[in-house]
Amino acid sequence: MVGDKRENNNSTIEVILLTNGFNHQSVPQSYIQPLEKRPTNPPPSLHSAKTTHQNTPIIDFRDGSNRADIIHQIFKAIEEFGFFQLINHGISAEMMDEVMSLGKEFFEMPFEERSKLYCDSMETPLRLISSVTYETEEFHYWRDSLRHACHPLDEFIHAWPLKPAKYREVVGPYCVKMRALASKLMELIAEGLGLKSHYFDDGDITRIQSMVINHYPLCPDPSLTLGLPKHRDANVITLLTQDVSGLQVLKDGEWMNVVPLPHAFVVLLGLQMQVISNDKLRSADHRVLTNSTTARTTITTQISCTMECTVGPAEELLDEINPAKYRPYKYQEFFESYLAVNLDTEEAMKHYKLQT
Ligand SMILES: O=C(O)CCC(=O)C(=O)O
Ligand SMILES: [Fe+2]
Repeated sequence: MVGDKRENNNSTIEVILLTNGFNHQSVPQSYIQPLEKRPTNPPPSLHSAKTTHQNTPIIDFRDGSNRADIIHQIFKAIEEFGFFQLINHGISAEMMDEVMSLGKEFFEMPFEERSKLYCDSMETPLRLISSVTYETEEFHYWRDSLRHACHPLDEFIHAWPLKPAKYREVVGPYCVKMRALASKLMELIAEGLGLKSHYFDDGDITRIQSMVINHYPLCPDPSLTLGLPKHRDANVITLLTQDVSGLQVLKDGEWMNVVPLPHAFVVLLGLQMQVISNDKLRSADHRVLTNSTTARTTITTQISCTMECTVGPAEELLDEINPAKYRPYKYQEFFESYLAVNLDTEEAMKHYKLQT
């Protein structure tokens, strides 16, 4: 049972959350993935492994690194792996630990406390939801998430949770720092593409900043479920922190485990970055596995376009040899079509790709 009722101004809404105070003894039928989508390769070891560094591209922002060299490393990592892990990025380990603890604490609070925040409308600046597109998807995913707008902070912080008590005090400054870090990354990417450094600072393309706390509770049978389906992020860029394995990226047709590196950010480019770069950069397919021994929490910062923003390949990158690979569109149109196909990226992109 994952649903419960909540009274709200005389109307009753059904609160669908996996973290509903019950331990799941078996996987409900609607969460069992079809055979071809189930995880097949052996599950990753759950915590940081000695082998972490072997295959994962790491970008080190330590002071003194050469700018051109860092840009080269970023582009190489994206070309080969579709993602990288960022270390020495300037966000303190203490701050990251505090935010992660608050995220975990939130999902450990009594169901009655959290269910007040449950909301399935896209319009609200704070939402607690389950799975991905619960109403329309055929199979559900083993994830609850709390998501809220963050920028400008003054506009949104009043809508954030009041509990845990330190939430606003800790997460507010964290979000400000995360925006600066994302901007730094986007400056390097702009320069690497041959665009002006501040290309992504220009208003609508990156105005929206959201924080999403994903929570994947213990799953009685991880071989039947997924925390998230194969997808690419619809946004411009995602920075993710994880303490337990579960994230996988598709590399050369195989699912690769992204084993946690302590206090690193996993950086994934979103589909809007792919479009703006006219496919010079790519957004990687990724998915999430569940596990039966350790509940997993991840904190993501997502930078997105406003719904009104017109997105298309940057004019500066186009010429006769490099024609546009996508038609311009309004982000709202893109986002709605992406949700309508339940994050099936290939299907969603068909509407925007040009025959070249
Ligand atoms: O929690 C994770 O590891 C991945 C989350 C993710 O892919 C997303 O929120 O889009
Ligand atoms: Fe994602």
